[in-house]
Amino acid sequence: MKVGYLGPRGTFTDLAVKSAFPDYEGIAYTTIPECMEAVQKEEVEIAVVPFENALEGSVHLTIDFLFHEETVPIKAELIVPIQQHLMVHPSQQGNWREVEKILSHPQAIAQSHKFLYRDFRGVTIEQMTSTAAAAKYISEHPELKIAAIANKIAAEKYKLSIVRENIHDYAFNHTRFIVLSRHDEEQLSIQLTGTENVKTTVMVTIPTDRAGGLHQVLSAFAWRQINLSKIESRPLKTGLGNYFFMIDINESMDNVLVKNAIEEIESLGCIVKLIGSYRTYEVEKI
Ligand SMILES: O=C(O)C(=O)C[C@]1(C(=O)O)C=C[C@@H](O)C=C1
Repeated sequence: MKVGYLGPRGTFTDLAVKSAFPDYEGIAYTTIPECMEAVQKEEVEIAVVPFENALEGSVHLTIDFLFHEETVPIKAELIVPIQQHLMVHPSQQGNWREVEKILSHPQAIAQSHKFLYRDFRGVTIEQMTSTAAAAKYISEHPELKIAAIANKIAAEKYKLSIVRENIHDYAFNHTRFIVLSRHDEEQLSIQLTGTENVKTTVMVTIPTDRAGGLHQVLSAFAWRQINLSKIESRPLKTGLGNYFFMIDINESMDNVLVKNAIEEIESLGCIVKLIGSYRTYEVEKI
């Protein structure tokens, strides 16, 4: 099978793919929407994209694409430990403290915000399409006083020197990646041990004129004693104050109570988009 991921080689997404699907062919894309579109158009059988980070929160590009575009369902989630390092070209190793620019993916920059503020205040921070894209750029420009924030594998792959390890602001740094596919979970043969945790993700649009609408939606889960692990609002992009709600339910869609709760929410006039019902897999070390 082919797996689409945010490239180039050496991104955290690439590492997540290698842990779960070591034998499959990885196809690199430049952006998250391109990966999601590739699986929708059947260029690849699986796409793996970041969904949420423990420090920085949701990956909005992923959530918005799942809501606004036609997508294939989530079939699994991968929880991956994230360690960010500062790296330079070996020719700049002696004067890395004088770097004039630091490049990385916006999520990695945000996860290292306190470090950058403390140690590199005033230095230009430039966003790149991925952490590995930043590392690759550094490797191609030995003459520039620039650094990248990326992982250890990217440093090895692009032959860069790590000058500060573990620069993410809080020790517990994990990213949740989702596996999108038309194939069933069993057919994907994920090479990790699955946990007992099963989630269902839905996106709910409440009629605009309904007072207490969100309360009613949450009540449908509450009185059935269905646990929710996340709720987040995102703009509908139709006007200020118009939102949809993404809800993670800690239960499988096979649970009849979940089905009943969703039916009840729909009968209230809400639109429910089912994004997937899926197991959690944990990657111990990358
Ligand atoms: O740039 C990368 O290496 C990615 O795989 C993307 C991404 C993200 O978007 O969250 C993945 C994990 C880390 O949280 C940082 C960046």
